[in-house]
Amino acid sequence: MSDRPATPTPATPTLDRVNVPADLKALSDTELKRLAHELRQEVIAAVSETGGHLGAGLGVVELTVALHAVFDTPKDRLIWDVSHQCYPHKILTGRRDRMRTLRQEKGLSGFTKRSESPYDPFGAGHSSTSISAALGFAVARDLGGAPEYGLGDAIAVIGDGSMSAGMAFEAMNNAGHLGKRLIVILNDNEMSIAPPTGALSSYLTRLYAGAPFQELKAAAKGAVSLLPHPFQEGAKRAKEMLKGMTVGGTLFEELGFSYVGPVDGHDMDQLLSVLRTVKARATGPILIHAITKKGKGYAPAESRPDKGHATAKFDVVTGEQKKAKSNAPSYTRVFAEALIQEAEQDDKIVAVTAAMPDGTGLDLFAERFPARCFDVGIAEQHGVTFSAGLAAGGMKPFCAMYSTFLQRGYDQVVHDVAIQRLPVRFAIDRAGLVGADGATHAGAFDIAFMANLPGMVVMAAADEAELKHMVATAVAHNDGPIAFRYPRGEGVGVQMSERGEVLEIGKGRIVRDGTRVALLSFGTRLEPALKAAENLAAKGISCTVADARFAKPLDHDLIRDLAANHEALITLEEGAIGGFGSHVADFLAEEGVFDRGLKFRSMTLPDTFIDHASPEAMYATAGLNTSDIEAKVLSVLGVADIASKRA
Ligand SMILES: Cc1ncc(C[n+]2csc(CCOP(=O)(O)OP(=O)(O)O)c2C)c(N)n1
Ligand SMILES: CC(=O)[C@@H](O)[C@H](O)COP(=O)(O)O
Ligand SMILES: [Mg+2]
Repeated sequence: MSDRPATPTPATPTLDRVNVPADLKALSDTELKRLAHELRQEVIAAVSETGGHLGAGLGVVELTVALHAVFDTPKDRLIWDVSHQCYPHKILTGRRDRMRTLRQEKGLSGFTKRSESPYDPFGAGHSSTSISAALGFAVARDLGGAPEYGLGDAIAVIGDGSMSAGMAFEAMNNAGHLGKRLIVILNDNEMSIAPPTGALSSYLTRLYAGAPFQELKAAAKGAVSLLPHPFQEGAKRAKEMLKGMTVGGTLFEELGFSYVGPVDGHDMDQLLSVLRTVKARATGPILIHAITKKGKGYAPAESRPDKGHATAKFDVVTGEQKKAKSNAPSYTRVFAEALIQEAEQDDKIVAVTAAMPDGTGLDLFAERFPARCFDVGIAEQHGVTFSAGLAAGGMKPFCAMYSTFLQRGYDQVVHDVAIQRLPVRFAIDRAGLVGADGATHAGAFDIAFMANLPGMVVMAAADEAELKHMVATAVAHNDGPIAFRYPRGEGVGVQMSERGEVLEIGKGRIVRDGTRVALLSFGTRLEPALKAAENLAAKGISCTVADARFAKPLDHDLIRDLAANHEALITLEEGAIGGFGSHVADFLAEEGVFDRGLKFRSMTLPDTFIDHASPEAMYATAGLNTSDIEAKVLSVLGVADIASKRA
């Protein structure tokens, strides 16, 4: 589109004239600039009401407008890496009116989601998948896949943090070899969630900080004549600009990509010109290196890009976040403080995070022990094997990862840690349902995938005091790998001991004595189990409540005892089917207890992916609340709930 003059004083905001990306085709370049300005304000206003990922989206406002203005989505497949930066994209793709439902039950997802919109060709939440997916689209297109893929382009937008992951390089290696037309936009804001670490980050900085690369002369050569008339002005500008850019010998070119950049990712003229030229001329894989600023255009997010990465609801004027008052320390903080306390006594303790220093609390550990804390970048696979190496080398590594991200390092857990019986300590944060981030981030599977490994010790903390004990236990356990899981958010507010106690491996504890039903909880469901037992006592049903502490090894004596002395046994866990309850069921079956008539039930997460909602709503969907436990007890006993029937 030519840069024809915009309507002098727009009667309506430009954003109001855009419902879907096709509407951008009617706008002049000047109007697109105005649109970007309004879009930024709209993102800020919406996120101030919902909370969510703010900084990344603000950094790609111009890029989003330019991409949708130049390309033809949804025919062209635009794939956002992680997709936490997709809010401006959602606004431009028919979802503006639902932005205030973002990350809430039945509302818009905070990420791209195929089921939500045809403009989201690929869902995400975890990082570094976009180039692989885009390459898949490109190959499907060229092989005549489904007709809707037609002749469209495949465009991946990936951040500098996400580019550090092995998977991004696996994809580039494959793409460079296949040579298909594929567009990768490297959105380089020199930030991950925390400031990025690693040699790649330094390399990218050198690329635009005047390192002596060959000047690009060829990229725009001939492009003008190839373009249709209305595009020629823009292409001429691109040619002029491209003259000053660097090219030749970049890592990307060595991998078979054409490299275009660096481009100022907030300069609409540059972006439009480059994208138009690339659209017209690209033949093989091409990487456009766009330099942006995280939080761009909103001072509170720009000045603290780490804090502005994700935010609670906030006051737009002051930037102040509206957080609920906390009643107890977060599990993350308890873990970090307990580990620091242990590390003060034991200089072999080291800690590893994969780009989540704040999220795992290891920022606190790093402040205290900078030389003993390693942020390996978004590289969970490496993080796990690096920890295995540290353990083999005589250190006591704590590999702190969110449950959901540890999934990516699973082969390394099996092959490098478990088979070699190396004493890596896995601190598994965000285990269980996580609320607004939804299914991509739920820590649903770690009990199952850790407890099935021979020699792995698996613990779950029922409260923050237990977590402190489990940190101490993990320090003391040097015979093989050990894992402990704990949830997102605050503890339950229990009294904490001054120091963590070393727990006996494979031993649980009775928390409440009863006679008729045994509730055997692994981890966070202990509190609702105790409440359920209290309520059931009022109905004349006496329950024992036990905290298993260990899913592996199981406390056989405890389980035998509970089975022998109760009419029914119910296991509870915040994890998918195949975890703790399955191990208990297996054991009981082998013991022949079912043949003797024990009534057994296992309460787990259901066999579905649970969408984003408040944690309470997610527990209700999962059927793991106090009332669900009560109902399960009544049903297993075949007792009608007179009270709820009356209601
Ligand atoms: C596999 C995986 N590990 C960790 C994360 C957590 N995470 C989400 S966004 C992010 C930073 C991404 O940085 P970058 O790609 O540069 O995007 P930016 O936020 O700077 O726009 C991280 C570490 C994740 N989503 N996926
Ligand atoms: C997009 C992403 O993966 C992270 O930003 C994640 O949302 C952080 O989750 P927490 O808020 O639980 O740290
Ligand atoms: Mg970044």
